[in-house]
This record gives sequence, C-alpha cells and structure tokens, in this order.
Amino acid sequence: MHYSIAEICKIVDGKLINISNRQANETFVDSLDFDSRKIKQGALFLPISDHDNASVHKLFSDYTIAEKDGHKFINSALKNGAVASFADHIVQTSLPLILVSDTQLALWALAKNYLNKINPKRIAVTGSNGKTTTKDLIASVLSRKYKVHRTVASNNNEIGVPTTILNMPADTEIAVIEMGMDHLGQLTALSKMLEPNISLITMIGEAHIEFFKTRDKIADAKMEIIKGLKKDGTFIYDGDEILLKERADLFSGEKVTFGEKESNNFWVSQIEDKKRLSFKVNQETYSVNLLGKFNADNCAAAVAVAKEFNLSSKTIQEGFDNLQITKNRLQLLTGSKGETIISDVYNSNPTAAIKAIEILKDFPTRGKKILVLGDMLELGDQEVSLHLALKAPIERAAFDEVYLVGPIMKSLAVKMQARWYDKAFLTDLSRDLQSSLSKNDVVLLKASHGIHLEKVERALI
Ligand SMILES: CC(=O)N[C@H]1[C@@H](OP(=O)(O)OP(=O)(O)OC[C@H]2O[C@@H](n3ccc(=O)[nH]c3=O)[C@H](O)[C@@H]2O)O[C@H](CO)[C@@H](O)[C@@H]1O[C@H](C)C(=O)N[C@@H](C)C(=O)N[C@H](CCC(=O)N[C@@H](CCCCN)C(=O)O)C(=O)O
Ligand SMILES: Nc1ncnc2c1ncn2[C@@H]1O[C@H](COP(=O)(O)OP(=O)(O)OP(=O)(O)O)[C@@H](O)[C@H]1O
Ligand SMILES: C[C@@H](N)C(=O)N[C@H](C)C(=O)O
Repeated sequence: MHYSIAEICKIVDGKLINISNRQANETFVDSLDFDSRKIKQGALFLPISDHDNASVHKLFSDYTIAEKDGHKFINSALKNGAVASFADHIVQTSLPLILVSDTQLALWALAKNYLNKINPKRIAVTGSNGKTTTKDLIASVLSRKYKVHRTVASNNNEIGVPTTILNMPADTEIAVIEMGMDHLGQLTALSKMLEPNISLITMIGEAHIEFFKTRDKIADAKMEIIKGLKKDGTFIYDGDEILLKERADLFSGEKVTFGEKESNNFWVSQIEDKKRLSFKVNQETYSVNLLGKFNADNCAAAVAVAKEFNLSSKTIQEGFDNLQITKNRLQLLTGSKGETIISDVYNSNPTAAIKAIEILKDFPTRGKKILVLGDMLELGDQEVSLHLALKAPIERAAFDEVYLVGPIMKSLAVKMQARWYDKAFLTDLSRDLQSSLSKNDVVLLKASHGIHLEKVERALI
C-alpha cells in the first residue's frame, strides 16, 4: 500500500495526534503490521486491544481480543521504523497517532479502500481442509500468466485477511485470499469485504465441530463464502459433497464443480500417489510434488480456477511444477539420523488425521514406520469418540511404533496400549524418538497446532 498519513486518517475517520497536517500529507506509509517485532521501515502499526468493544462487536461477526494490549508496543513499533500507529486512546509516545474509535474497524475500512483502489480480480478460498494448499496451488498456477498476491501461510481470519489485502503490491492483477472461520457469520463478513469474482469451497469436514455440532451446520457456515460473490462471479465447490450440492442448488449464479465423480465439471480420475502425485482432470494428465491422494482434489479445484482464466493445461502443469507450498503441511524433511519426517503439525481433525495415517501406511521405505499423533482440538463433546475412532485405521496400518500425545489422546493410548506423552513432555518424546530412529525410518508428526509438535520436529532435525 502507499498512502499518506493524512489520507489514511480521512479514510478511517480518525484524528491526528503528534503530527501537523503538512507533515501528515508528506509522510507516506508502505506496509502494515500488528506485531511491533515485525514492523518494517515506513510501516503503520496496528495495536490490537485487550478489551472487547461491545458496540463494534455488533457490526463485526468476529473480533480479536489480544492477551496483552497492543498499545503497549507502540514505542517498540516506533523504534523498529513505524511512521505512524492507529490507537483507540492516547498513549505516551512521539510516534504520530491516528486516533480511532476501534483499531480493527480502522483496519477493515483501510483494507476495503485499498482493495477498491487496486481492484484486482479476487478469489476467496475456504473449506474444512485444504484451504492453504489449494490457495498455494491456485496462486502458483495463475502466477504463470498474471501478477498474483496470495495469503501468507494461513493468515485467514479477521486480522489476517485485511492485513493480506493491505500488503498487496500495487500492480496485483489477481488476489488469492484464504478465509477461515470457526463460527457462523465470519465468512459473510470476510466475503462481503472481498467481493470475490470466484468463491471456492475445497471440502466439508469436521474441523471446529465443537462450535457447530453437525457437518450440516459447518456446510451452512462455509456457504457464506458466496455472500459477497460478485453478480457475475463463479462458485466453485466439491461436487462429491452432498451437503454442498444441496445448498448450491439454491444458488442461481454460475456454478462449477470438481471431484472424483464423473458428473463433476472437473472430474479427477486415475489418481496415483507414488513418487509424485499424478492424476487426470477430465482428459488432461497432471502431476505434482505433493503427498496424499486428496491433494488431487485440491489440484482439480486449482485447475477449475485456472480454466476460468483460460489457462492451458501446459501452463497449469508449469504452475504445479513451480509450486511453493506453505511449510508444516505434509512437508517432507530429513532428520538428523537421516530419517524422513513428514511434518503435518499445523492442524488436525478426524478427516485429515485419517488421510495422513494412510499416507504413512503407503509410504515406501525399508525402515520403520513411526506414527506420532497428537490431540485433535475443537471437537467438543464428540472429542473422545472421534479420537477412539482412530483405533481401527491405526491398527490396520500396523505401524512399527505409535506415540500418542495430549490429554484427549490418553483414552486411545489406553485402548491401544500405545506410548503416551503429556503435551508438557515433548522433550521426553523427542528424546525417546531420537533413540529409536535410524536412517531409513519414516516418522509422521500430526496434531492440532495447540499441541506444538513443531517443537518435536525442530528437535529431530
Ligand atoms: C492476538 C494476537 O495478536 N495474536 C498473535 C500473537 O499470538 P500470541 O498472543 O501468542 O503473541 P504474544 O503474546 O507474543 O503477543 C500478543 C500480541 O501483542 C503484540 N506484541 C507483542 C509483543 C511485542 O513485542 N510486540 C507486539 O506488538 C502483537 O500484536 C502480538 O500479536 O503472535 C502470533 C505470532 O506473531 C500471531 O500469529 C498471533 O496472531 C493472531 C492469532 C492473528 O489473528 N493472526 C492473523 C494474522 C491470522 O490470520 N492468524 C492465523 C489464524 C488461523 C486460524 O486459526 N484460522 C482458523 C479460523 C479462525 C476463524 C476466526 N476466529 C482456521 O483456519 O480454521 C494463524 O495464526 O495462522
Ligand atoms: N482435501 C483434503 N481432504 C482431506 N484432508 C486434507 C485435504 N487437504 C488438506 N488436508 C489435510 O489438512 C492438512 C492441512 O492442509 P491445509 O493447510 O491446506 O488445510 P487448511 O484448511 O488450510 O487448514 P489451516 O487453515 O488450519 O491451515 C494437510 O496437511 C492434510 O493433512
Ligand atoms: C490453527 C487453526 N487453523 C486450526 O486448524 N485449528 C485446529 C483446531 C487445529 O489446530 O487443528
């Protein structure tokens, strides 16, 4: 972004403090961050408050409340090169402040203004699983022909989406924006802010079912991704999912489906998950360096988007060949003993855990296969039964060693007589794994992010 402080103040209806009008017109801001430690020279700082703003909450379906008030870090932002900060109250600082009633509302207003100014084509990607991977696939493919800006990692919430928009280069032609949700209403707000040309749902699973109770309600919430879809926009979705098909039937706009049933517009078939994942989408053959047959579906979603932009299958394949995927999603790493580590430590839920177990089961190796599986969070009162349901797929896979981690996994560990670790004892787990691992072994690390298996990954490398 590139705005003068005066322009920003006008857009967010703020009040300038510590700066004259002339200076505010002459001082420009090039980026925005909500973490003072990551602030770049010339940036605007966004302090996230530690208190709920009840009146804003009514406008906003979601609202981030920081544990520590972000206003405490305004001087640290100044030291790191910020040229201004939003603030919802006056603080002791020499940094120019843009005083607003609420810093998150200001963030949204500025993001909306910048989006309209740059006016790229917009693609919104959601789904219970596969959002980040599909977003990366779409961006890789489209960037063969267009200037593409994409969400960094999984910055997909009410802070991450507007921040992504504001950090978009001015020459962006297509913005590929990941959108997450864990409650009703959140995607409506995000979709209406983005006004996508394409809204895409990868699939419906059980992630966050604690707050929804049923997959039906998750599907209702995911369908909100079309609430802001432009009138001439396209809705692309997993046509194998009956919950989406039923709901899409009520939508009169342009619809495109992908999936493994022949009736889909983009029909995925002949999936082979060997050294490289290969598959056909309709009559065209593709391959990609990803693990997991389900990734053929994520790729088909990317092909469906690419075809909306008239890309050839050759260009799409070039995009797959140059894929840069976000780390910790089935990432292949080599450990210090030479072992293969499959790091899938960013999240977990029943669908994704079962798919990951299958990947380890089918992984070619002369060594041992070792499963390290941590708690799946946000499953609510179904959590114990959903954890126990993993017993059959794990036993079928006949892994050489199984390590279960976290309080909810304890019941499964007892049933399976497997090794169990509390999440506070990851150092012990890492030590025990180290002493068991050797060169040809493969170890899968998967858990919800709250279990922090990335610490084990770091210890093994
Ligand atoms: C409230 C907040 O600021 N917490 C951020 C913060 O955590 P912590 O509370 O652990 O950090 P810490 O305690 O150190 O500091 C708190 C905060 O004080 C501030 N601070 C602190 C110290 C300092 O020197 N300077 C400073 O400015 C700063 O704002 C910092 O973030 O430090 C992390 C690393 O820097 C950020 O990642 C977090 O970002 C939040 C979660 C966010 O909202 N991030 C956005 C960008 C986002 O999109 N995050 C996604 C969320 C993904 C997700 O969960 N999606 C769900 C759906 C979610 C639906 C919406 N509820 C899904 O996909 O299923 C992600 O983290 O990957
Ligand atoms: N289409 C899919 N079906 C089932 N599981 C999937 C699918 N795509 C991805 N996964 C699983 O989910 C993990 C995370 O993938 P990804 O990060 O793309 O999902 P996500 O929806 O973006 O989740 P998050 O928002 O938490 O990052 C993968 O490593 C894999 O285990
Ligand atoms: C981190 C967030 N995107 C997520 O996926 N949360 C669930 C509960 C998880 O970490 O598994």
